Amino acid sequence: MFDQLTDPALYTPTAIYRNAVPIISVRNLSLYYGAKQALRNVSFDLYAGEILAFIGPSGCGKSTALKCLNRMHDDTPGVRVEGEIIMHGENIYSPKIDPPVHRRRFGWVAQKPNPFAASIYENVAYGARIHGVVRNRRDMQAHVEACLRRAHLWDEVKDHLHDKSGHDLSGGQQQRLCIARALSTKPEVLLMDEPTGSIDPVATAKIEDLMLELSDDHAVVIITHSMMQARRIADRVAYFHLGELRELSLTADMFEHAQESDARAFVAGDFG
Ligand SMILES: Nc1ncnc2c1ncn2[C@@H]1O[C@H](COP(=O)(O)OP(=O)(O)OP(=O)(O)O)[C@@H](O)[C@H]1O
Repeated sequence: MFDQLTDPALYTPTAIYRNAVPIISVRNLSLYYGAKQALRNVSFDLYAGEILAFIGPSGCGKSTALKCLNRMHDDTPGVRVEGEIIMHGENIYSPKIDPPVHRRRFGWVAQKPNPFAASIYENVAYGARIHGVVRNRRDMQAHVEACLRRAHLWDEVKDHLHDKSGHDLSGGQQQRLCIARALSTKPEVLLMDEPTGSIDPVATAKIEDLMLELSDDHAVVIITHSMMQARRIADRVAYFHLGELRELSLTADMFEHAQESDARAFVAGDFG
């Protein structure tokens, strides 16, 4: 569908070895907030089973790029998007795409855990119910349990599914509940915007383990300000700078010999 990109950095050995077809292909994506251009000709592929980390200095466009994938900007006034995002052979901005159906392919995890003010059970069941993923009550119970087990939270909450609110949990537990909630609609892709940015190191380690497990059957895109975290969990790393995707490399390549000078300086900690 596309001309091959000329920049080999976007076709890393990971992809070549897997001989895989990307789940998502982003091509020449530009985004404007009114007159302000926040993304400039961004192109990359996302593959099943990988963790792709977005890194870069504050304000370089990481969140903007992440939100494009599930069309989270649709309701932001003054936003204009150019370029293409192809998922399953279809441009996600085509009129044929139903935005709510498209969004269901994604699970979203925010920096600050944001469970609903509802029971633990309802936090997980709600999305599955409104999207028709599970229809009857018995199946829902099994589904809620499976999502909580997958998020490594079941043992800690199984006796309080209905009498504790999501807000009664610790920060790390709340974030795992939000991951269970994100899983409840059976997404293909998990989008995580600094998911460990507001929790302690022990809780962070649990969530990192979880992300690695979840990448077995989801593509995961994570924004992180922690270079250590990107090194620990990412398969590939995308370096953004002033709205441009300057380099996309295998994680070891990015940290050991980034090609682009700003990327090299950033991962070395020369600026932030
Ligand atoms: N809703 C908005 N309206 C106007 N400008 C915005 C909006 N959201 C983001 N921006 C601007 O777009 C640019 C990119 O922002 P974005 O949040 O994508 O960066 P980021 O790399 O995720 O930053 P951070 O690491 O600080 O979260 C910034 O200059 C930001 O001020």
